Amino acid sequence: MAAADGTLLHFSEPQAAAPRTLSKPRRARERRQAEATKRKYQASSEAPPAKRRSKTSFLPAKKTAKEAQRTFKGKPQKTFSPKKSSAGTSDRNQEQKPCVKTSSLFKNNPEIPELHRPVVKQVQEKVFTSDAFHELDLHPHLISTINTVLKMSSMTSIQKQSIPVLLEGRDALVRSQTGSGKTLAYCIPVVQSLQAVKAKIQRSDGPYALVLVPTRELALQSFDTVQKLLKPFTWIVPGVLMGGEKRKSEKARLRKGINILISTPGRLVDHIKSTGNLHFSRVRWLILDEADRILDLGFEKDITVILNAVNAECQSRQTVLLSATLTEGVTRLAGISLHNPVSISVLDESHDQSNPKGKAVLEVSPPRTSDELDSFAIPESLDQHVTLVPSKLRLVSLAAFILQKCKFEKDQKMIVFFSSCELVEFHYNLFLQTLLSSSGAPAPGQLPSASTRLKFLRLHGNMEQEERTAVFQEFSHSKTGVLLCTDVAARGLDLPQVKWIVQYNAPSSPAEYIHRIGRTARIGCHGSSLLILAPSEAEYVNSLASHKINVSEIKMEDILSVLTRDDCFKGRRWGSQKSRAVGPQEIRERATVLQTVFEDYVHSNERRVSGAKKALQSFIRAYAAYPRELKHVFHVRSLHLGHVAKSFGLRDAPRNLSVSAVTKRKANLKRQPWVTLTWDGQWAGESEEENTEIERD
Ligand SMILES: Nc1ncnc2c1ncn2[C@@H]1O[C@H](COP(=O)(O)OP(=O)(O)OP(=O)(O)O)[C@@H](O)[C@H]1O
Repeated sequence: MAAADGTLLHFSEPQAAAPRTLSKPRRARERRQAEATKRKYQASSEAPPAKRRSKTSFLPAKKTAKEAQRTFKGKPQKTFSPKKSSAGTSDRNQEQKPCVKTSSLFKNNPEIPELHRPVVKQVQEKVFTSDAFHELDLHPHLISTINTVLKMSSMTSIQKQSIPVLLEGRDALVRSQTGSGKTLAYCIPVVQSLQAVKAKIQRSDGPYALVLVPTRELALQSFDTVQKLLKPFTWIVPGVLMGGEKRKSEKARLRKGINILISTPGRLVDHIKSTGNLHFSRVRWLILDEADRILDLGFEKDITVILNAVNAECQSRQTVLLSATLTEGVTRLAGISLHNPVSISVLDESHDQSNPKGKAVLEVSPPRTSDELDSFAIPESLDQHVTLVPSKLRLVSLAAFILQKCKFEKDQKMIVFFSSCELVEFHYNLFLQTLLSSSGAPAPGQLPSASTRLKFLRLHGNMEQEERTAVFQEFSHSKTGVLLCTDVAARGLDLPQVKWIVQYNAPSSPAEYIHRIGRTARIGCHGSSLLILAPSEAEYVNSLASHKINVSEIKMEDILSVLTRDDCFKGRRWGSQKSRAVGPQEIRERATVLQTVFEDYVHSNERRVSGAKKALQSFIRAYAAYPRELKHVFHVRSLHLGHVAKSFGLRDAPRNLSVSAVTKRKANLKRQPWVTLTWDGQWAGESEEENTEIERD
């Protein structure tokens, strides 16, 4: 189909339905749903086609499409029918085929609403105190290890409050902002108390302390800290158990004895069930780091097994729960028993008028108001941003933002969060093949002169453990790089010098938002975050504000404008007119060139097309799984599949895309399909159930 301006529109607006055989009631239901959807589109901001009423809006330009016929090299391209594009040909043949024109990125987009975000006062905490570790009653060797090995002298606020209380033997709920030093707040008391045990601890005694963390990388990180603190106390043996490692060697280490045992819940359950020699009779400490995550539905079964096993052998122990987003509700949910627990948190004077010096607050429960419990502290040095981007422009906007920060600015380290492993894989391969430079001739769809400064890494739960660990170490030690990841990297990881956090898919709860952005601006450093939302999702900003989270807007045009600094995206017309002023028209054209690069890559062979479809499917599945309280913002029926497909480099909306998301029902924990959707120009399918949650990693 040809547009008025000559662009070939392979990618479709709602199309004629493919023939289907349906039962009468199903047909009637679909008709009702189709009508409802139509009404919704008419009312929603995804309604086609409306221009943005912004001063700097990109005006529709007739010549844009012609420019889009060129590759990034500026050479004219022939076109071919997409029907011939892939079936039955080898990768090499496909890669030699000419490219198809890109349909207009800037037409038929929903209007971008003005963002009237309420300005709220964020909860803030004071990170550091002027008090030194040697003021605490700790073993002198422990103090000198903290000073010389960890190179720390003064305590953070949460450490100052927690360490003495934990040394008194109290159960505790410890809550303070991300990157404020909670790991040492529990590690120091554990080491201090165990080194003082009178009949010296023997390795063969087995665990005295059990530390549970939600991910393998966090297990490694916590193990590393404990190991450093134990340097002077060589008779106490730390150990880590985590999925992906060889069970046999873990069993052998358990047999020899581990005194401070750090583990992910799943792996510990494995060993409880299969390793005969794992005993908990000497356990004195049970620590749940990222406790709200560990006690939520995803880990519930495992935690029950662990608690039963520990309770069966040891009657009294000290339990400590820690998280930046800890609420007392989690303890009720999980049925974990705490004995007269103390709540430890750090609040700034702006939040608590009765506490003018911003001192930490110690409370014996019941603690704060529900409003306060719903609002989590955010590091003061963290600048949070949001940008509203129509679906079709999401991919080029993300790429432009990465280029802006990591190619044109020095020493930038960035983490980009996606909602599924498939999405990470897809974007990782795409960016690696298109945005990175290569020596020699560029591959089809590859930019010839992209900077070597760019480095992409990826981390998600479907990777082999060896590679996961290698990536974690590499990104940890690197000064630059872009880490594409799932929420597997959202909690607890302390990755130094990360400057930017990008959330390409919005998180499913304010707590996850806090943890994701908390990978930057740690321990007083400066950092920034960007949340990318579709126009129909603008309401999410209010949802964040209701949790006292403040974001400021960056305009999409400002993100895309970086492309004018990059000659890789030059159209032919602009190439010969160097002195020409940069305007919205040039930005549009360059964005179109970049989108063409992506589409050429995706359509260069059948395998890549199917990878893109798989990623799209996974995106929709994750979208369908937002919790009930966010359904008014993220509803799968407000997605325009054709537009979303474009952000996967697909020229056409896949027909009859069927998405089955899974849910765990609270009552019986059985996973059941809850929504099956098909797209025939409009969404049709089963209606959803409540309380849905998807396995994200
Ligand atoms: N007293 C201190 N002085 C200087 N640096 C510290 C101190 N305590 C901890 N740190 C450093 O601060 C960083 C963040 O600490 P940590 O990872 O324990 O934070 P956290 O509160 O657990 O964060 P999250 O909530 O994200 O898990 C680490 O690099 C740690 O080494």
